[in-house]
Amino acid sequence: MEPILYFAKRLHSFTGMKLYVNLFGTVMVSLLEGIGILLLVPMISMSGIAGVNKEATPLSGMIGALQSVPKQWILPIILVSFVLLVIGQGLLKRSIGIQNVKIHQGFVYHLRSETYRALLQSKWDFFIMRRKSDFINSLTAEIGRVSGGVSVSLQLLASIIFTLIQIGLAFWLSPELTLFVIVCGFALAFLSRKFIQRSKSLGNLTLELSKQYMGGITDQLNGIKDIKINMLERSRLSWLHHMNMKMQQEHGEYFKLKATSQFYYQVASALLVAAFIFLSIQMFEAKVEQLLLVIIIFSRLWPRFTGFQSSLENIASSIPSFNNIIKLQEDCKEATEFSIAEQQGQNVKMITIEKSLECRNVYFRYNRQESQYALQDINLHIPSNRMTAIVGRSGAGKSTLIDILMGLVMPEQGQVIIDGIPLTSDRLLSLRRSISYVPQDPFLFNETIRENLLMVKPHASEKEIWEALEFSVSADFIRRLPQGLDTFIGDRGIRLSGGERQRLVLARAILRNPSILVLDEATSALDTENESKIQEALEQLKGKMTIIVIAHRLSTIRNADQVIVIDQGRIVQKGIFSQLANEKKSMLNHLLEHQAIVWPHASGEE
Ligand SMILES: Nc1ncnc2c1ncn2[C@@H]1O[C@H](COP(=O)(O)OP(=O)(O)OP(=O)(O)O)[C@@H](O)[C@H]1O
Repeated sequence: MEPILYFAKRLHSFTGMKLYVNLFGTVMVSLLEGIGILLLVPMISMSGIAGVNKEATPLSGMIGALQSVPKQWILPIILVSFVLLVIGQGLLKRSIGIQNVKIHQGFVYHLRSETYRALLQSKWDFFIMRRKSDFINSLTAEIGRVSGGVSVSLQLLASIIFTLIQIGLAFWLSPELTLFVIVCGFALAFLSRKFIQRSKSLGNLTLELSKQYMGGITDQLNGIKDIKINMLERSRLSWLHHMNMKMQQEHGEYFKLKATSQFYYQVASALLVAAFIFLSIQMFEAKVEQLLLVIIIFSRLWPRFTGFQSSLENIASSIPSFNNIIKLQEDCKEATEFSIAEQQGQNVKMITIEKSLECRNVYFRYNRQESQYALQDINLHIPSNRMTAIVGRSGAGKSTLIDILMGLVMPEQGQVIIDGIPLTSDRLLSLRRSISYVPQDPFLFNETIRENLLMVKPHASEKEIWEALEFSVSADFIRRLPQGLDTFIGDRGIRLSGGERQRLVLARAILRNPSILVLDEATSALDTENESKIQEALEQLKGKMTIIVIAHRLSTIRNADQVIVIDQGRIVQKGIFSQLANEKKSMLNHLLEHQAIVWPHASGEE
């Protein structure tokens, strides 16, 4: 029951008074319904179905009072009161229903945005260790299940209040009969515990299957091109059939469980009603009108008892989803980097590097349980307003090094130092604000070109936008588009070529006017003409910003002020390009040979 209490608390803190007003309304509805039932006594008396004893029910006094009213008016008075009661009750029920939906929806939106906020505030390494599809699943399917659970919980709460009031009424009419029914009700609830436990374990299975399905579908849709090229359609479809079978089986199990529990309830109800009538007549010698009213009350309550059972099963099956969301929020909290409010704060100033950015004795492992380091013993000095190139074979540790320099991941040992001051979490935001980063696989949102650019600088002028586009050699191709800057570029920029996407992301990086520009293979998809134009533009930036470039195409880094060569997570060479290229049997020399670049002294001959 812990997760339900947890969410009840969250619901309480989210809705405040509204929840209590609604609960009070539910109490009123139940009371009105009770009065409606009690009105049946004078109706029965009028109809002559049963002779009503004056002391038979608490409302019997009313019958006495009605005897002073002219006889022809009694029935219309009773009927009009009955209709008015029903109308009042209906109106109240309607507004409570609307309020309940508002509370439920508001709470679910709140939960969703709280979870997404927690996720956005988490550190980068929190994401690299987990599957993206698990997050998608939590924010879609699991929140949906939680929403269902919250809705059922609210209904259950209303139902419990209604039942308690009706039981109170029944108790007033006949304590013995009521106690008898309640004892039977508890006995049934005790016997049905196993259905609720089973529902919970089926809920766990639903969560697992849902994760697997979401993970598989996301992976496959991301790799649809590979699926087509490698003709994997058939195998993917059979994966889906397999998943479908498992999900179908699990759904079948759940509904079988529900149907079985309903069946037991029905049988138990029939036995109970028979026993109830037998005992009330034989043992309790109940009066006709008491018996009739208690039967009416319980015949209306019994479906609710059945409803309790079904609601509890529903809630139990959504508990694993509740747990999943709670766990995700807690994990995110532990991995919080900084809050969004802090990020928007006025005192987050851009860092202008005056002298240098350094790494001192940096070690880093992706998995601390394994012995393999992605970076080891990194000592490095990046001078401000110069261009530093990082090169090395694939998997050498280049991207990891820039993640460390950007403060995306923290070194296991050692420090990143900016102008002599170690980088700590309180300067992380300022560092982030100072950096523009163009990754290997540039990301664009499914919006227009303009919106993609303004995302990083919402108030940029038209002039600034076009300057950034000129810099990245994108202005011409954008001018040629019929809608120009207002062209929609599709999912992840799919309507643009790889090179166009790279240039646009470069323009976005420049528009932000950073003090550090990090380019990770940022021009790899460009033709040599466009690439050399960008090289020229980057040359112009020297002296204005600190540029860090990762490049596989070594011809593009000849003009770098410093080259750092990494191999197997260690720095193996550093210095200026011409000097390193001339070092015999060096890594850079080796890389140059593999790219068939003839450097004047690459062979080591003076
Ligand atoms: N998310 C990760 N989890 C575990 N290991 C990782 C992760 N990312 C990278 N690695 C490992 O860390 C090492 C360095 O990877 P990194 O991406 O920094 O290399 P790189 O030099 O940038 O390679 P490339 O030029 O191919 O992009 C590799 O051995 C890689 O397998």
